[in-house]
Amino acid sequence: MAQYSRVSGNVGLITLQNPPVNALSAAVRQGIVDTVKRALGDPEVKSVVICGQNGVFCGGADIREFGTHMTGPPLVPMIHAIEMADKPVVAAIEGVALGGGLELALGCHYRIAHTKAKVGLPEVTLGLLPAAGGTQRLPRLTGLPAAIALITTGRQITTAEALKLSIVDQVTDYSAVDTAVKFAKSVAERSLDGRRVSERPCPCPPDVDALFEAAMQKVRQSARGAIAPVACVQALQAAATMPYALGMQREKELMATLFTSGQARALQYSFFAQRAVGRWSLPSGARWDGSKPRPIRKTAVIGLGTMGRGITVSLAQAGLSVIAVEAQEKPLKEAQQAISGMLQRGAKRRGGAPPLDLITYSANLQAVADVDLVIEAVFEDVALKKQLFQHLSAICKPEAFLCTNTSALDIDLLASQSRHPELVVGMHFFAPAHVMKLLEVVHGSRSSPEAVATAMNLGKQMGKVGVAVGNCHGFVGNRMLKPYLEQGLFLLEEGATPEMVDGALEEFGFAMGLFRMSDLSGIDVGWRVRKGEGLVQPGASVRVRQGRRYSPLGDLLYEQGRFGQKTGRGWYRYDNRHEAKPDPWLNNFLEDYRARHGLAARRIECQEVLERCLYTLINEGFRILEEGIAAGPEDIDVIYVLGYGWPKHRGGPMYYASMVGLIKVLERLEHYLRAHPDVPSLQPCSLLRRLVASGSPPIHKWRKIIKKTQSHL
Ligand SMILES: CC/C=C/CC(=O)SCCNC(=O)CCNC(=O)[C@H](O)C(C)(C)COP(=O)(O)OP(=O)(O)OC[C@H]1O[C@@H](n2cnc3c(N)ncnc32)[C@H](O)[C@@H]1OP(=O)(O)O
Repeated sequence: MAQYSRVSGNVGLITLQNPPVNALSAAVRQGIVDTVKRALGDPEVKSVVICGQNGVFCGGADIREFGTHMTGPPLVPMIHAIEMADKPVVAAIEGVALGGGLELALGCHYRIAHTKAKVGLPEVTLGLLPAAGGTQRLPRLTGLPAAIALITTGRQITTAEALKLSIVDQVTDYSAVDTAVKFAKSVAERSLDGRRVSERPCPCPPDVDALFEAAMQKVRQSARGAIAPVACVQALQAAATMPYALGMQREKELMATLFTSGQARALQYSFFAQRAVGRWSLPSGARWDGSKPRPIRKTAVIGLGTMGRGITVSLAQAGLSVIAVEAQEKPLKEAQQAISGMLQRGAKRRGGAPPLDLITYSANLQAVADVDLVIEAVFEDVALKKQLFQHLSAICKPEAFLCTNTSALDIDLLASQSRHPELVVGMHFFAPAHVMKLLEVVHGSRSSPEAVATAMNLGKQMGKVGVAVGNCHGFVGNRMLKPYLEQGLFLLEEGATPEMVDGALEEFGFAMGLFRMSDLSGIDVGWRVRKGEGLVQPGASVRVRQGRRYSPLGDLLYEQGRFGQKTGRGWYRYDNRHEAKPDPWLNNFLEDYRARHGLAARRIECQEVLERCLYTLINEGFRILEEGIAAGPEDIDVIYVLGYGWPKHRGGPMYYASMVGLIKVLERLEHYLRAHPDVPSLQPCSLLRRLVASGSPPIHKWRKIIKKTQSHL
């Protein structure tokens, strides 16, 4: 809806009304068309202001309408009519003006924004492009380089930046609506010449071809296989080379392809999934809406290695005070320097002062005595962590939450070391912890709903997307990674090379294939995990461990001192620290290994790499759902997209499975199981079978069947 009133004598005020973000639903679009007509037809009205209710201008098109039969007036002619009006129309931007919301504002003759508002064209993140004239009007205001950067990334910017880029005309600390009304009165009689953005020329730099070539190369590299960023560049190219009307035509054609694409559907699924995970529930029945988080003011981080440093930075950037503890003086000093540098660089990027004063450094664990919440990030060693929990339980005030950043260890075991196991939860961050958005909040069997709610809320304050998961080895993300990595090793045994496996995964859209990832995170790290599981037998290369097929290839590399990037050698060679090059040594090593074990190398197709690596990962996802470790497929998908480099435009592993077809996933798992009966991760999970038997329902209906499956267990 849009409400109309006449204010200040002769200003028509149109207020968009569609909580929470005044999205441009059919009713809102109709409301705008009707109220604009009314304002323009009213002889008493000399100028018009468009604003949104509750301090939000507009969050763009109503994403919930996509994929439905869309009715109501379309945006393009609506915005065109505003631009062609013969009375000045002013957009009063508060909160956000995003997507169609900013496009609406760009159709107005003036834009006045509040200092705290954000603007942007984030359509690309939904698999779309700004097709209500955004790709044609924005470059006419900002120039091409800035428009390319904004539209291909979807980045939201402050109004200070928007002012510099001429996207808005004025920024105010006061009410943007009041300021806009005053301004509208002052320009009521002014000519609109030069105020209609579509009538302006698109400023073109002399090297425009080179500019677009570079832009195209950049989007192809950064968004592997994603079609929307490419279409954004093409639409901007049209703005640079065609008159406005033809550019609009091109924008429309490109949008038509994107709008119905599988990638757009996957990205929109992901948008809602990232919000749905906030509505968590526990197997006990406790839920987000019945569990109150406790306010956290003082925090502590124990252990200032890479993870601890990132967590400290993230907490301080969220405005929380942190006691940062590292037992030894020298590493403490080093950490202090590193953290200060990270905060200073962050402040440079975000603006404002670095929150250095919020952190107190200490080598003494006693310093955490009065904090509200502790996050321990010490070395991943169960004995060390157990001891630390005993100390913390004795030192901290009884109501303090004790959180562990373990990536796999048993939360219940750690909780049992504390006098208050109900206040213990896992907060599993991802490296680099001040950058990565994902947070697994792990509830043990005794964690209270209040502890989960508090950790989820703290994650939100830190700008993370928290996903509540149950306690099992590796939780959700790392547990699913295990069969995926295992298949990679088996494929090497059978004839593949690291570059071939990684090539297939990167072509699929992963930023990094599994061997490059293993080199980056460290072959020694995986070795230590396997050692903890009792799988490593130094010197031995027996291919069966704990009664199942096992590949010792990673262990053998570890024994050679090939730890990955950090040692310059791993699955690849690194002559300069980051560039992975195929290593002839490794190929010889693999040939010797196969010969020693009587394994005949065969030609392996990319399809097999994808099916074996991805379907076993997905199969583990079904087990996780069946066991209630994750409450729904969205939780798993969000974890994989935000934490494990799963290509965003493929929605996440469970969504991908639903698109490929559950029956196909099941059949291929059965096919590979016949060939490798000694690999239990190929054994299709009973939930997968049950879903197939129920006719492979769409993903949003899985929860019902999961519940039924759980009640049979
Ligand atoms: C015809 C095709 C035209 C396309 C042009 C477009 O305009 S495409 C849409 C472009 N707009 C966006 O991409 C903006 C998406 N929204 C956001 O980035 C954020 O929601 C926000 C507006 C910055 C607000 O963030 P905040 O953290 O304050 O809240 P939430 O993200 O949790 O959102 C609150 C609820 O609002 C729902 N919602 C947000 N935007 C839209 C939208 N454009 N359409 C429909 N619904 C939207 C969001 O889903 C939340 O509701 P839940 O019930 O929790 O899911």
